[in-house]
Amino acid sequence: MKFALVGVGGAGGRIVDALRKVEQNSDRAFSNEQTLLFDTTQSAFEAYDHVPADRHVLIGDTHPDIRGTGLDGDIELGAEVAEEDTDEIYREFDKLATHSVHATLLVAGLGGGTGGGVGPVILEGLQSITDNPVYVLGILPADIEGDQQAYNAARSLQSYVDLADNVILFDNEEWADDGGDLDAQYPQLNIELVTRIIAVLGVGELEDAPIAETMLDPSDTMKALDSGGVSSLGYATTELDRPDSLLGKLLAMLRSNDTEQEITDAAKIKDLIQATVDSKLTLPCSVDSAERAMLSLSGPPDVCSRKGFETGRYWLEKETDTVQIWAGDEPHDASLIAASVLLSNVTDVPRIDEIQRRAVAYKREHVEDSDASDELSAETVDPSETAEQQTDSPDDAATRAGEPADDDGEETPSPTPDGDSAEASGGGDTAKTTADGDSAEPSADGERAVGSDTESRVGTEERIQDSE
Ligand SMILES: Nc1nc2c(ncn2[C@@H]2O[C@H](COP(=O)(O)OP(=O)(O)OP(=O)(O)O)[C@@H](O)[C@H]2O)c(=O)[nH]1
Repeated sequence: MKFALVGVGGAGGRIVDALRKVEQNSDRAFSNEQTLLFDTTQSAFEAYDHVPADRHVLIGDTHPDIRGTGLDGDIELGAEVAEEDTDEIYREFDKLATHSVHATLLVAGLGGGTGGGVGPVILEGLQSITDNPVYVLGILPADIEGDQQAYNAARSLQSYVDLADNVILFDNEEWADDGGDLDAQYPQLNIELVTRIIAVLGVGELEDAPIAETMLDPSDTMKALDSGGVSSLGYATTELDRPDSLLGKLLAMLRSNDTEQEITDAAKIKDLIQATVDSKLTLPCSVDSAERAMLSLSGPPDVCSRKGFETGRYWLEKETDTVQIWAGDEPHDASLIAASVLLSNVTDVPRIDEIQRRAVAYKREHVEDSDASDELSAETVDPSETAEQQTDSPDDAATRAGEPADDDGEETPSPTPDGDSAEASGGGDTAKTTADGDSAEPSADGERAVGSDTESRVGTEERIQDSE
């Protein structure tokens, strides 16, 4: 599947740059060179070697409180400057040939002022310019970063889930070493993340790959992601002990017809598939809370045992407790076999609960006692709402992230790209979810309606209020 990549803030820029670096050095065309990086910090762009300068967009540079120096975690200010610079943001979207890709992936650190505040406004804009899905890759802050980052993450996650077609999460707390300097660990964390993203979302994009026995195509990935909500990725590899010489390879191929060898290969593949879920996921979660899953196996065809693949797939079906699994193989000549899993719309995620608890504590201590308490109290849903109240007409405000209340106090559904509250997407057989997580209609292939509990999963602000 091919993606336009849109990075927002420092994390977004670094991760998109890392994705492009891997893409440029591999035979997987993942982005079709469709990239844009938005930031409020001028100096951030200097670090990017793999996204050309004409795709670097500085916003908020005329704002007296920013002037290219970043937001220092202020998501309200982030939403405000993004709203002020909306025209420029839309002009920059013209550089993205969204028709040449299947979907857009917006990448951002949810704890940052730019990633958490500017990001949802950009996401809403992207949804309005393309009929293809727009997914988010969001980074959750580590605990040592502090309560403000948790608060930002809880608030922006709500907006992202409401507006995106799916939000894939990566948890810095799970992946960073305790006690180490977090900034110094980013390059390594980003390699881990990018490897998983390319393995899962880039499936089917290998150039000159042999024909797969069961091919996954972009519509399969879209169906798996079409549940909405938040998702997690798993990945595992096993090195192949293979001879390099042609004769050695021939002998290995002959051996693969041997019954004993077949049993060993099958067991190896099944174990590998199990390891994708049993090892560290990008977002720790209960696997059986996933609504949908996608499995892919990639490696030399002579060692990717069909029997092992089918047994592994069956195991995953039982483990996730869902029959909505798309699975396929990707044969290619490599020195390892890799298995990857997408767990879509996971609902049991202790880490999100933890971040929400910290957000409640932070709000009590800092937000409600601050000068901005009137603005930020009961009606506050997300950062962009603050800016709407200052700059928008009521009609515009009704379409902003976080869903401001109607006159009657009820929430309105999230708009789909054409402004309707819900419709079947351009892919033909996927169903858009509304802001409250209900599916507009079942997908055309007869699968059940999706996303019914999205709001209860990440209804952050509501939860913040309930907890109080
Ligand atoms: N995994 C990973 N996480 C990062 C990286 N950079 C930042 N983060 C995370 O993202 C959060 C936001 O950091 P930035 O993206 O630098 O912040 P920003 O969105 O630019 O916002 P401001 O600095 O407030 O303008 C941090 O709190 C970290 O949790 C990165 O390169 N990799």
